[in-house]
Formats: sequence, structure tokens, C-alpha cells
Amino acid sequence: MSTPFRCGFVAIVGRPNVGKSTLANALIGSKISIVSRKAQTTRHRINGVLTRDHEQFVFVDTPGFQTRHGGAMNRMMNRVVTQALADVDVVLHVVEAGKWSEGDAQLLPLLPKGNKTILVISKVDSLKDKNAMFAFVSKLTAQFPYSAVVPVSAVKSVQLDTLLDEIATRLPEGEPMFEADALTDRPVRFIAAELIREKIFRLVGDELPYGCTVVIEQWEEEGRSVKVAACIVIERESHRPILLGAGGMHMKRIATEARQDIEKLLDKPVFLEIYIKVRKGWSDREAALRDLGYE
Ligand SMILES: Nc1nc2c(ncn2[C@@H]2O[C@H](COP(=O)(O)OP(=O)(O)OP(=O)(O)O)[C@@H](O)[C@H]2O)c(=O)[nH]1
Repeated sequence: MSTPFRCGFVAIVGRPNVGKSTLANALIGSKISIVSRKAQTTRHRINGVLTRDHEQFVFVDTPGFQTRHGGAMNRMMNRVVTQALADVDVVLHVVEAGKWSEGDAQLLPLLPKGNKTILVISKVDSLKDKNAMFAFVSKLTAQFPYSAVVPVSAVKSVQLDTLLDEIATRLPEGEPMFEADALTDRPVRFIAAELIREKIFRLVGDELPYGCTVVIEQWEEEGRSVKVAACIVIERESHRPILLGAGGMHMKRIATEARQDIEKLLDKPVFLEIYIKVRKGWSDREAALRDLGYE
């Protein structure tokens, strides 16, 4: 009897900086390429697709989990996260080796119980005391009924196939949803906004206490090039100088690096204009959040 094909959705969740993106990239194993999907089968935002002989793994994004702010933002985000996780087939809860914190614990009430949730211990290559691993895992499995535990290193490619095999057994039987070479179907505008956000985060993330949102306001193909206007929405006027830096140095760097990445993505010249807008109190207004694409 031939092995049935399996195909399903996988979400990677965890507090910031535990290595989720690095893990996703290591599992999917290639750069983003833009493809169209075979059929409109999901309302998830696809992050990447990996196809093996007998399985197709569709990695989806879950909206950021918020703990820092109270109010509408938190409630809405948590609702969205819980719903998104209920809809996928497998959830990878990524926790950094030896570093359990309040941020990790806050995610526990949102994780689905049962066979779905796998505990992934990340960055095991950076763990100094390997013997501490057993106690660490025991502590975590006592707090939540994970259905499997897989320690990995995305950077050193340790146990990535084991993790894929664990995921595979939990995927439902079904035909592939995407062409075999499909990597992502995220719209390019969204990726462009993410690239800008990533630059901001790298450069001034620590100094921007409420973060920011990037909205692509204009996208015009002009012959061989593309003209893009992006707006960075910040919480307070006082955050503007942080983002600008001395003599606009930060903004220049953000714009240059983001432009280079977007050019690589599109493989054509890009004219990128970025400006800053202050949206006072936006993080606590559901209407404003919807406007900005959170719903
Ligand atoms: N040593 C080591 N470092 C890693 C590994 N995976 C990720 N990192 C590092 O951990 C940091 C955070 O990794 P990301 O993949 O950006 O983490 P993330 O969870 O996606 O972060 P957010 O986008 O903030 O939620 C980066 O500096 C990575 O280089 C790993 O397997 N080993």
C-alpha cells in the first residue's frame, strides 16, 4: 500500500527573540519567492511552504502576541492568536534553551492542548551546561501537556529533520495545496513593509517602547522600476527623533537597507520614500488597529 500524502498548517509561536524566524527559514530552507497558490484554501497568511515526498508543510504566521500593553490591543491580539492556533494542525512553541521567562509563560494559556502542540527548545548550540537540559525540559513539560519535545539548533542544523518528522505525523492526510516549489504567497507589499519594520527594529527597536507599524501607502510600477511610499506610524511625537537619529542618520540607513532588500526581492530598481506619522494612542483603539490591517 502506498504511503498517503499529508498536508497541513504549522504555526510557529514563542516570545520575541527565541529564534522563530531563523527556525522557519532553516526548515523551509530557501529564500522567499513569490508564487500564487493552487486554490484559495486558507485564510491564514502563508509564511512558506515545504514539500517533501510524502508531506507538504504550510507554515503560517500568527499575529504578534502582545503582553506589554493592556487594553484593547491585548484583548484583540489574544483573541486573534487563539483563533489562529485553533485553526492550524500543528503548533510549534519555541522556547530558548535554558531561558524560560515570564514572556514564555504568558503564551501558555493560548496554546491548544492535545496532540497539536510541540515544544521546540531552540538554540541548543548556545547552551553551556548540556546537563541542565533535562531539568529544563522537565520543568516545561510539567507546566503544559506538550505532545512532543524536540531540542534544535536552527543555526547548526541540529535535529531539524527530527522536528519535521514529528510535525509530519500530526498532519492530516490530504492532497498538496501548493505547487512543489512554492515558498510563500505573501503579497510583495506585505513583505516590503516587513523588511522596513525589520530594519527599524534592528536599529532602534530597543528605544521605541511601543514599537511601530509600517503601512505601504503607494506602490506604482513605472516601467522597469517601482515607486514605493511607506509610512511609519509611531505612537508619540517624542519617538520621531529616535527614529530619525542625528541628522536623519537612522532613517537614511533604514531607507537604504530596506530599499536594497526590496530590490533584491523584486529584482528591479526601487524608489523608496519613507515618512513618519504620529497616530496618538493607536495601540489602544480597535478601529485604528483595523485601519492599519490588524483585523
Ligand atoms: N546560537 C543560536 N542563535 C540563534 C539560533 N536561532 C536563532 N538565533 C539567534 O537568535 C536571535 C533571534 O532570532 P530570530 O529568529 O530573529 O527570533 P524570533 O523569535 O523570530 O524573533 P522576533 O521576530 O522578535 O519574534 C538572532 O540573533 C538569531 O541569530 C540558533 O539555533 N542558535
